[in-house]
Amino acid sequence: MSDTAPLAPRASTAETPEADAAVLVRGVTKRFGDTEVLAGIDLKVPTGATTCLIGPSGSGKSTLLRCIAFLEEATTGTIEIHGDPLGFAEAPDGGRTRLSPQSIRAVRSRIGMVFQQFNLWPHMTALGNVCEALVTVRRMRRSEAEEHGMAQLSRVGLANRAKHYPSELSGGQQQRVAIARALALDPEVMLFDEPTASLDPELTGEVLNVMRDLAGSGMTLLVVTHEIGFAATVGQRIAFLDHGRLLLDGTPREVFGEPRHPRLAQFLETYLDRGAAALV
Ligand SMILES: Nc1ncnc2c1ncn2[C@@H]1O[C@H](COP(=O)(O)OP(=O)(O)OP(=O)(O)O)[C@@H](O)[C@H]1O
Repeated sequence: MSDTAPLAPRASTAETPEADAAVLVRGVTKRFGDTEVLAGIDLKVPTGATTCLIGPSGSGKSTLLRCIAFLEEATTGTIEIHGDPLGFAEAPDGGRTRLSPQSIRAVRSRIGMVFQQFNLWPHMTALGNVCEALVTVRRMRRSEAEEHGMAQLSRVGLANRAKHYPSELSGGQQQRVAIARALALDPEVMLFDEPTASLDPELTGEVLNVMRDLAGSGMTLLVVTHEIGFAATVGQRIAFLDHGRLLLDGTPREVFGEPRHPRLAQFLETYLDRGAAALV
């Protein structure tokens, strides 16, 4: 593996079968020390659709999402965002080549991510949180950033909370600000890592509704979630991860329909109280 300048952009992928892949994961493994957490993942996340990544605790869902966001480096394998390699590109000898930091930054900036924890700046208002990266990273004028930021807060139903500080907002509202903050950077793909996991049950609905709206607007979403009801009703693709392997990848009907894969059936039984009943 060697550090090189960015590879020349690939020939247009428009004619290839992968043309509609917003994210293409090929042969990704991830090891932490001696422990293999991802054991060779191939996944295509289609453009303009919602893909839900489900699976038991510890199966590697967050790790896969973090590899896609390049917050973790896959041990082997490659990831492309709309045909552009992120971090590593396939080398002619079948290995991979590390790309330049500039290339990594450029491709990463096309991905938005929402975490379980909201990670808002406590000393900034909701609008300040949404605008910060627009001003400091995208070099937008403050007034322009605020106009764009207000539009994003409206999108998540929080225009009337723009001047509130995080401590004055509920957990659900804070997470919606975090979503607006990610949307403000106009990402091509939005990654969600269990966005409702730290919320009280009565607050999860408002966040899931915002995500449902985004899905309905044709945005590309990849969502790690234990909300099986959401996955079954909003997800157009379901990927089921188990012990670091992608056991199932298909439409909700293909994945949840009978006969069910025994590991999925076992997993769903565990989560039946979390909305899986809505599946059948
Ligand atoms: N930085 C790390 N160092 C060592 N091990 C890690 C690290 N991050 C994750 N792991 C391990 O990798 C495995 C998969 O973790 P991961 O968080 O990806 O699973 P998950 O499916 O998202 O689980 P959950 O649903 O509980 O969030 C776990 O055994 C975890 O302990």
